[in-house]
Amino acid sequence: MADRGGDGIYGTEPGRSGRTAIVLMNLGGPDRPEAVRPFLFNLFSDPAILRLPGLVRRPLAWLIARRRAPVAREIYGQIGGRSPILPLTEAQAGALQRELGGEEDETSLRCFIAMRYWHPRAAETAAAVRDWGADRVLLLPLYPQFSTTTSASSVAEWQRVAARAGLNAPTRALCCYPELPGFVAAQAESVVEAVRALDAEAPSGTGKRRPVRLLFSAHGLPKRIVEGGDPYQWQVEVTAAALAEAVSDSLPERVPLDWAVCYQSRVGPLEWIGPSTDAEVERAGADGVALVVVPIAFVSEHSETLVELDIEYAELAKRVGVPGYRRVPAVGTAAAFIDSLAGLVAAELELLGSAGQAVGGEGRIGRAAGRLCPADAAGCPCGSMIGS
Ligand SMILES: C=CC1=C(C)c2cc3[nH]c(cc4nc(cc5[nH]c(cc1n2)c(C)c5CCC(=O)O)C(CCC(=O)O)=C4C)c(C)c3C=C
Ligand SMILES: [Fe+2]
Ligand SMILES: [Fe+2]
Repeated sequence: MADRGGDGIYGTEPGRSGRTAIVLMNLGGPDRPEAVRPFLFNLFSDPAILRLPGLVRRPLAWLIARRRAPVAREIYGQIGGRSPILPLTEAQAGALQRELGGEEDETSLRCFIAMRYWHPRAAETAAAVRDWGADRVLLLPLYPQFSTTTSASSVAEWQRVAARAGLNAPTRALCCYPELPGFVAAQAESVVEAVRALDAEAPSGTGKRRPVRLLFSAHGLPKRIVEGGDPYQWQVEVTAAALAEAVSDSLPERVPLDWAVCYQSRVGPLEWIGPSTDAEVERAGADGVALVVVPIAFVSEHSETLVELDIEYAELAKRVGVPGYRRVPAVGTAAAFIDSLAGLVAAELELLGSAGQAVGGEGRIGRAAGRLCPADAAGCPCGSMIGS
C-alpha cells in the first residue's frame, strides 16, 4: 500500500467517518447464454441509450433485444458464452482495495461493484452497502472518459436505487480521468512493447524500417449524442494525445510512427461518430502500415476487445493486406493504473464529508483535479449535484 499522506482515508481520525464504500461502476455483461436477451433489454431500456419516452422505449427495447440477441449470443459464443467483465472487475476491486489499505482493515474501507445492465445490479449493491453500514460512499465509474451513456447513466441509477434502499450516507461521484497518468503510462508501456515486437518481426534486408500506425480504438456513440454536448469524443481525443506523447517519449528507436483515433462497436440505424475502426484497418492495408490497436475507452477485456478487435478486425487486417497486427491489452490490474486510481480516490475522499464534517463535495459529481472539459461541453457534469 502506498503512503498517500494526510490523515489517511480510512476514517481512523476521531470524528471522521468509520466506513468508506468505494463503488466501482461498469457496464456488466451476460454470465450465460440465456442472460444475453435480458441483458440487452436492460441496456436498451436505459433512457440514456434509447432517448425516447418510457411508454415507447420499453416495448422498443423488448423488440430490439429480441432481434439483437442471436447476433450477441454468437459474439459471446466466441468467448465461452459469457462476458469476462465481472471477474475482471472483481480483480480490479481487489487490487484497488489492497492499494487503499482496505484489506488490512475491511471494517473501514471496502470496494463494491455495481453493474449497469447485469448482476450485481446497482440495487443489489446499494442494499449491500447499506447493510455494511457505510458512512460515506464514493462512486467510481470504470470509464476513463465521461459519457452521458455510461458514467452519468450509472450514477443516476445509483441515486435512484440508493434512495429506495434507504442509503443516506454522504455520496460523491468521480466524473472522469481521461489523462490519468497511471492509465496512460500502463497503456504506453504495452504499446511500446507491441511496436518493438512488430518492428522486430518485420522482414529485414530492404534497409528500411516498416512503418507502424497506432490505432486508438474507442467504443462509438451516435453522432447526435455528441452533438448534444456529450464530452466523450473530446475526452477520447485527450487520452489519445496523451498516449501518443507518452509512447513517443519512451520509444527512442526511430520506427516510423503515426496514430489515429477511431470508433468501434456500432449498433442500430443511427449515424455514429467516426472514423470507424474497420475503415481505419482498411486504410492501413491501403497504406501498407502495420497496426498496433489500442482499446482506449475500456479498462478491462470484454466481448468488444476479445471478439471485435482480436478476431474480427484481425481477420479483416489479414484480408486487406495489413503487414502486421497487434492488439494491446486493456489496463486491467496493471500496477501503474491501480496506483493512480487509488490516488484519485484519496483526492476525491478529501472532498467527501464524513459524519458531521461536511466539506462541500458531497452530493456532487466532479473531479478533485478540477473541470477538464471545454466551456462549451454542455454535457460535462463537473460540480453539479448528482441526479440534477
Ligand atoms: C466507453 C464505453 C461504452 C460506451 C460509450 C457505450 C455506448 C453504447 N453501447 C451501446 C450498445 C451496446 N454495447 C454493448 C456492449 C458493451 N458496451 C460497452 C461499453 C460502452 N458502451 C461494453 C464494455 C460492452 C461489453 C460488455 C461485455 O461484453 O461484457 C452491447 C452488447 C453486445 C452487442 O450486442 O454487441 C450493445 C448492444 C450503445 C447503443 C451505446 C450508445 C448509445
Ligand atoms: Fe456499448
Ligand atoms: Fe467534464
